[in-house]
Amino acid sequence: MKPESPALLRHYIGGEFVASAATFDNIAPVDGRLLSRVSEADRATVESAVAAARRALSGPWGKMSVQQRSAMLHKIADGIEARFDEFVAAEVADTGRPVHQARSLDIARAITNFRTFADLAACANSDAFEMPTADGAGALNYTVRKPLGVVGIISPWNLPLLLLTWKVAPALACGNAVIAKPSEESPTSATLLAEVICQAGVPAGVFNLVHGRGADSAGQFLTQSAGIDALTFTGESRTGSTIMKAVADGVKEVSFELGGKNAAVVFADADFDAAVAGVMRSSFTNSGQVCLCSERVYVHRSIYDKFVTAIKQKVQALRIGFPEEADVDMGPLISHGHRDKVLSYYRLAVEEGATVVAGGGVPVFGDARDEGAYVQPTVWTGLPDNARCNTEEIFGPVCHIAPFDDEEEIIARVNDSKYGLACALWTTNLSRAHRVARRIHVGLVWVNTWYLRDLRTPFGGVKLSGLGREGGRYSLDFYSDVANICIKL
Ligand SMILES: NC(=O)c1ccc[n+]([C@@H]2O[C@H](COP(=O)([O-])OP(=O)(O)OC[C@H]3O[C@@H](n4cnc5c(N)ncnc54)[C@H](O)[C@@H]3O)[C@@H](O)[C@H]2O)c1
Ligand SMILES: O=C/C=C/C=C(\O)C(=O)O
Repeated sequence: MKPESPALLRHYIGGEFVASAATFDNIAPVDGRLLSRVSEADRATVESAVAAARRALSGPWGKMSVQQRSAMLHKIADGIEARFDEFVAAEVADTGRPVHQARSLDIARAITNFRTFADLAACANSDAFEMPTADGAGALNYTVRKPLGVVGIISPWNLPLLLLTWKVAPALACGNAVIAKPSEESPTSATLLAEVICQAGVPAGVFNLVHGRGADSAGQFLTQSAGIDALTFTGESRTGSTIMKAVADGVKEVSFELGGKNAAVVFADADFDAAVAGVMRSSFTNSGQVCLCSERVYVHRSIYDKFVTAIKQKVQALRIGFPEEADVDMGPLISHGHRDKVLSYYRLAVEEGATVVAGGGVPVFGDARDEGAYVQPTVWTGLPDNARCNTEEIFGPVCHIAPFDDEEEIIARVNDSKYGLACALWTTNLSRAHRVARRIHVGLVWVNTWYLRDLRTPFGGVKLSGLGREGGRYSLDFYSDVANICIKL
């Protein structure tokens, strides 16, 4: 029996699913098997998607009210709900994450993203300012929101559908037409999304999907297209820098969600058990492949030894398994290539003088997972703050735990980073919580929790962690051109 040939994932352009002659393999990180072949867009294919988006703006989509667009977004959310299990299976196949995470986080948030921005856009108000004039008649100013136009969206592999829809939903809610380029590591859920959008009756060309890699491939071609009006990107800081150069000549609007080297700080007055559980979540969720993860953990000296012992026990008890296992805590990394990067830091840490408290290598299962991209969850101590493992983003299931003595010291140490995305503080002292939180130079601070998300709040980082904010009205502001109209009365 000839083995079934792997599926071919296609682009979605101008309302049609189209293939490219060039393809790349989509490999399962759980066991290294070939999942599908994926069409790789060349420059002409990307430009055809940009042209389709431009045409869509002068079609029925451009004439729709925000209420009609809002209804379309709810239909998309309905479509994802109707195919929920397919989306879960797609995300799990591409990334190896636990099924329970894909269900409770990734796919659930994609639905919420569409519904949130459907409602926010429909309820968005505009500004009005009455002003006096010399003749006494006065003047009225009011603002109107207009779509930016054609928006390029480039998204990463770590939370594939969550992060793709975090951009697509507000962009469509604001009346734009988009070209989305998902990561080459996670093409499947984006392809399903295109099917749902097509079935929801969104006019052809409003949403376009092109597959490919970054440099010298679809990602780069999209950033270099003269036909886009704005570019929103989530990924590594150095990629963001490259993209900024690519769009600079055209002075395109950009929104960047980039890398991080986030800290968790546990004060002596923290709820100890809550802090241990919280750091386990913030350092090991999604195998540490979340931009918000705490790779730097600082614990007050008075509870340091007790805390390290507690984390060591929890890390050694983490269940690394197949995605379908109900009680699995951790899956593989996204790819063998990324695993090589993380393992290079595992080796570097030892060279830099770290004590390996837990993990530090590759688990041996004696089954198909040995062909996957698994690593051991790892804990280090003993490194100086300026060690490369304490300054560079590793993006794996690893953290370094260091002691500190006082507030001023720890605020300075946490802020001494080229990144500035997120920080988690653990303290039961309310004054300390407010006092320290506002002095940490990041975009997002959580106190006695981590990754608790209200989608109306601003999300983004400072320094190398990003440019701009998305979330709530911040997304509406980025994905719209706001014009002021002044009427002489
Ligand atoms: N701040 C945030 O909200 C946030 C969220 C998720 C991930 N991230 C960051 O993303 C990184 C992990 O994701 P990744 O490995 O996919 O990042 P990446 O930068 O390698 O790739 C991200 C996307 O950019 C594309 N790309 C790569 N090079 C490009 C180029 N030269 N021109 C155009 N497109 C290009 C890729 O194909 C992919 O679709 C980590 O650094 C993580 O911190 C940040
Ligand atoms: O890996 C980074 C996670 C980003 C999460 C969000 O952008 C979000 O929750 O909206």
